[in-house]
Amino acid sequence: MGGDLLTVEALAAGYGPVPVLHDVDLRVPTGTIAAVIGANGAGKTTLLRTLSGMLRPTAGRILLDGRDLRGTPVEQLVRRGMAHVPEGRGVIGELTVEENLRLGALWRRDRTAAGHALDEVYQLFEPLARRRRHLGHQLSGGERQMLALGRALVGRPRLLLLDEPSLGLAPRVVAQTMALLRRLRDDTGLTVLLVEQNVRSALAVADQGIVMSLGRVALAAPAARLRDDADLRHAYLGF
Ligand SMILES: Nc1ncnc2c1ncn2[C@@H]1O[C@H](COP(=O)(O)OP(=O)(O)OP(=O)(O)O)[C@@H](O)[C@H]1O
Repeated sequence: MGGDLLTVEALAAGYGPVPVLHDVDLRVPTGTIAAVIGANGAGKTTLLRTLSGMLRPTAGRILLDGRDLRGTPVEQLVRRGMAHVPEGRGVIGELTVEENLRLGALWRRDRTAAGHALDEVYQLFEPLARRRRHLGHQLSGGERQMLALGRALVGRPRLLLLDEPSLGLAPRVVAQTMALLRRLRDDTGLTVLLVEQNVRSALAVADQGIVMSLGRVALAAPAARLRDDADLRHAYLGF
């Protein structure tokens, strides 16, 4: 514990010649949840893609545990503890629940530990345990969300990058997902960067709120301040 697991300094990135992120600075302390919020097109998804190595920064630095990630291959990022659950979730419909989960542990050399991690995920997500032989496309939206999250967790990440986990889910399932994140933070010291449209749910679970606007960080503040200060909320979040 202690210190920042993730540090981002003056980060810039975009798609080909189109710049999207400008001069992004942020810090996420170990064992905390940071909610990244902001309007459509603010650059939240692009930020996660850049952090997980899918997009190459055009400027700036990303540090994990104080170590610069520049030039680190994506599979090495996973070994160093980073897991990205993208928007749309990427569950493979033609594979079973169990096969999807095993994909998340493929890179682990220690097969026994990988098996334990799989058991843990089944304990965490009871419906997946009951449907382990079902195909991905047979699952409900909530179950697919669990599977995507479960697949990231079998790799025992230290930093979880989560893009819109509540998209298309019933409020009850959203609440369960947020409660799970809180539990993983408290029990295992997991650090989470959570991109959410559902600002209230995100701020309810987060320690820090990072408001993005037009590819920049407009405000980074304790989530409690964003929750409780009506003026701040009005100025930055419009409600
Ligand atoms: N694959 C892409 N190619 C080119 N431009 C893109 C691509 N993906 C996103 N963009 C552009 O980058 C900008 C930021 O998009 P991004 O998806 O990161 O925003 P966001 O804050 O996640 O919004 P949303 O909540 O709508 O997903 C937008 O102007 C978008 O049009």
